Amino acid sequence: MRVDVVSIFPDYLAPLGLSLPGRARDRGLLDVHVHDLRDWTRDRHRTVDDTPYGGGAGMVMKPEPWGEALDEVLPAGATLLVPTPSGVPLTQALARDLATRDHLVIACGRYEGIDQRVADHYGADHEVLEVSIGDYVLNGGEVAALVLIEAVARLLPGFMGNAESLTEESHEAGLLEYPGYTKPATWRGLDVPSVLLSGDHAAIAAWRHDQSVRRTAARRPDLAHPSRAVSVEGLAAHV
Ligand SMILES: N#Cc1c(-c2ccc3ccn(Cc4ccccn4)c3c2)n[nH]c1N
Repeated sequence: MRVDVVSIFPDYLAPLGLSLPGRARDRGLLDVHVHDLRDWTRDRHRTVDDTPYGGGAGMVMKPEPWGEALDEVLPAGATLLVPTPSGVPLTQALARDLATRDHLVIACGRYEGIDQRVADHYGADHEVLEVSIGDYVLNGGEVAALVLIEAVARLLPGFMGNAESLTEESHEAGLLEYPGYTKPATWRGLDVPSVLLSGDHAAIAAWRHDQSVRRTAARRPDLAHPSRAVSVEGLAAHV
């Protein structure tokens, strides 16, 4: 998989050389290229933003630099990802879907976002996904790009040494992961659940599934019963 990232803060993507994505790159599974949007500006001030039509606070990113950049960086058949607070939620299912792509291009906005015509223009000939990594507001798309790349890279065939671990992870089966324990068997007076020391693999599997079900019901009722998604008011009641 090739991933191109366009940003006015390319250095923000430096962590891509570390850890998970770095390992994927070393194995030839992931080829990441980061670009500075200002390289496609034409004025001496390298302007990328302007005031919003219709008024309102903040600035919007101009379409022209994005058009020049994506005309060069987004080839036919590539998927354009545009992180935004108003995007579709990034889920494990979406990450799995994106991991089947050959080429992702991530447009990292700043200010109040990118002129909508950019996504609309490229949507005519490309798959364009406006995606959100969570229900909170960041200052730009770079952190989301790091999250997207890590969530996808780890699903690439051959990346994770133990592919089995991917199937047991949180969210893979619509359940949260069971609690994990390792040595020592007793730590500060706290014992590892005895079933995990029993060697009874059927009992261990049953206990782990039960723990996942209980955790999911308690912490993520929206996953347990999508119709019971907790409202903001409901969350306040849990604090
Ligand atoms: N993914 C994702 C995001 C973002 C995100 C992504 C890209 C941009 C580009 C600019 N801003 C600031 C901003 C603030 C207010 C309204 C619009 N835009 C971004 C925020 N925030 N939260 C998420 N889950």
